[in-house]
Amino acid sequence: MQTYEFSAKGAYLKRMKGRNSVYLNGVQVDVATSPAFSGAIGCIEKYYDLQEEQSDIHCFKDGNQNAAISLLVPSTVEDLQRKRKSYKAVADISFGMLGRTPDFINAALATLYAHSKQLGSNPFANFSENMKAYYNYVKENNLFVGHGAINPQIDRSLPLGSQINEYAAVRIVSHDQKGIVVTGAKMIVTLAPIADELLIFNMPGLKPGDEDYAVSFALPIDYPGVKIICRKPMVKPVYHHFDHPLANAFDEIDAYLILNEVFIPWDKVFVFRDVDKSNLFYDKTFARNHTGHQGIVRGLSKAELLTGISIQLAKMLKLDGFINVQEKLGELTSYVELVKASIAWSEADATLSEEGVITPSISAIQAIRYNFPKMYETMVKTLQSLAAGSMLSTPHYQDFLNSDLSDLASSLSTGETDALSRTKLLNLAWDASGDGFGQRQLVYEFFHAGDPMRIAAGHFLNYDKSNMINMVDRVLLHDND
Ligand SMILES: Cc1cc2nc3c(=O)[nH]c(=O)nc-3n(C[C@H](O)[C@H](O)[C@H](O)COP(=O)(O)OP(=O)(O)OC[C@H]3O[C@@H](n4cnc5c(N)ncnc54)[C@H](O)[C@@H]3O)c2cc1C
Repeated sequence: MQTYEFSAKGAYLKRMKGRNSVYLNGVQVDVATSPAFSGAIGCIEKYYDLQEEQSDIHCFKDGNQNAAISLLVPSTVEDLQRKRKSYKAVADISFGMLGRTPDFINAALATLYAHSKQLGSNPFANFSENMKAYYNYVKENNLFVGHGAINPQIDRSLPLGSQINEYAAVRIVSHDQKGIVVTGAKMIVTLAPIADELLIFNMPGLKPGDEDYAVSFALPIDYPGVKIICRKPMVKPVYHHFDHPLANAFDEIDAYLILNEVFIPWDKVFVFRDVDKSNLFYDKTFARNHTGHQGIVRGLSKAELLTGISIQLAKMLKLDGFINVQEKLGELTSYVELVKASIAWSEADATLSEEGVITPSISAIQAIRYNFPKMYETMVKTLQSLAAGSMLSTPHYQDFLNSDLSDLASSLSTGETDALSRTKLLNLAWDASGDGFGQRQLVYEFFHAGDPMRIAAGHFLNYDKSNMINMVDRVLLHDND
């Protein structure tokens, strides 16, 4: 097994070099040098920098060694709060625009490690021990693990076991004493082009008959047979940062994953042909709770940025004295507080698992996850309503350098805000709310945690409704004492 030094930035960059599984715009690319990845790579470098510069916040002591705090197995609410502090600082690097930073899957790995007993064993492998060893491997080498859980939308009306397209999911095609061979695809693996490894698993919902698909394993990005095909990048290298302040810095590239007869050694396998184990992988180990905790903290950064942009726009355009605009802005600031309250409640209402892991409340997490996309959409709409036509008539950076257009400087100034600053803020508004980057972010907020319809239905089904039902019964009985 290859080992890396704990640190950080330099080691991470080295690992990105010479990768041969990533395709962008039809060609194989070197992610370390392609401009499409430089913004996201820069953010991951900053993630590692934080561990060196503020190790008290971003690391915990594992024996004498520092390890990423996101990998801490939390046993108290204070541990959750410690982790939250780090999640927030990591999210602030990209203002919440990068959703799948290393702390996301690390949060899952910590709880998978602690609850690995549930994974069991078979004659070929001890899956529980595999998960523990994998956690230690990621911890000691300070790796960046992405994930692929969702299968491609090929035919959602059929169970996996009845799919005809062999890429409708990841399927076990054979196995022997050394390991398993898998073929198939995963629909979307965000940041995979610049991750070290991927954790491949399924969300719950597999049925008897889906055994060939009931698999989970760790996948180093460059294993033979792996292809990572990037979506078209939002990065616009021909534009100055001035024109696209978000897209050029924070495009969290998404990708499609294809596996062709990829060999996975047994020690990297966590679930093998076992529908029950596949179905318990994400929920019964509380991975959903811990990734959800990281996710809602990350959402807070984004809510703060979008609210801040609207406030600044209203101020600059002298709209903030109007009561209707104040109401709109108050709606956004109240959303920020609701997100904070949900995070705090998910921690305060945490429960201890049988293995002694403190587990943030899934009711609190799913409640805000269901509502956050709608709040975020309102943030986008508010921003669009304030900047309206202005953000669609901003000149290019170079226009300000052309002496023929010297009148731009006076015509676009508000008096208090000069033309360059005004245009810069409007460009930020457009990047956040309108352009491809902003629209991708909106779709991300709606779907990254699963279809909102399922989140709400699951909330209703799993919620402890006894008190409410009891109240209704009491009213009907006139028994109000
Ligand atoms: C930008 C972005 C980044 C993402 N990054 C990652 C990542 O890194 N790794 C990862 O694993 N996943 C990632 N996801 C995937 C995400 O988790 C899924 O998109 C999400 O869980 C929704 O699942 P789905 O796309 O399969 O939708 P589906 O469940 O297929 O739903 C699509 C539509 O079909 C309807 N539908 C489907 N089945 C039924 C049914 N049985 N009954 C009724 N209606 C149905 C739904 O209501 C919905 O309208 C990402 C998603 C986005 C948008």
